Amino acid sequence: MKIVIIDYGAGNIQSIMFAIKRLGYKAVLSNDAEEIKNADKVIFPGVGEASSAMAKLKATGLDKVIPTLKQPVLGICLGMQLMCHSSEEGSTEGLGIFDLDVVKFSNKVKVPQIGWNQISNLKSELFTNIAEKSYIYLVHSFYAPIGPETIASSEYEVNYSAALQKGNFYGVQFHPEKSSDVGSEILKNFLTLI
Ligand SMILES: NC(=O)CC[C@H](N)C(=O)O
Repeated sequence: MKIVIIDYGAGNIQSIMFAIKRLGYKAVLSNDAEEIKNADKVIFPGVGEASSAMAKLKATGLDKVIPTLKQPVLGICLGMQLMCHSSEEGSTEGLGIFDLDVVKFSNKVKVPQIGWNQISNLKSELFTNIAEKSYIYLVHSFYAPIGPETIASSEYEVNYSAALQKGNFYGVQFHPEKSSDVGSEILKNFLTLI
């Protein structure tokens, strides 16, 4: 199975590579459109500030490629946010895969949310064998609200989308590569999707 992690200069690549290796799979890093199109599974990572990450993605031209992919694609953290319609962080447009606008938590809560929280209302094969209220690890100040594409929610000041799905496109706000056994199981569920 060919697993490609998109390399656009804004991703927490190593920890994801290591988490995939721990599951017995090998992933390659690439920013080559043809290699990404021909992959069996694609992971779209992301850490940092949304507008600069989007600029880096546009510099590779992959902003035009990702929305056309037909195989399972998993956006992680900022990767999921960039798959949305827009983000308030740097007032950037997103890829428009998920029809949601990413917004900032208010100053009523400490941001970024850094640490463990629980996920609920789990839908989708991405959460096979994952119990309601399982703990996952997050680092974020912005979030995607609840919408029709929400397949898991979490609570931090507001109830927000911890995961999204639209067809072959999946996104998780949390870091499965940093979420211990639950995160490994979710990554394994993604990697074994048909
Ligand atoms: N860990 C991150 O890169 C966070 C993504 C985004 N900048 C946010 O604060 O929500």
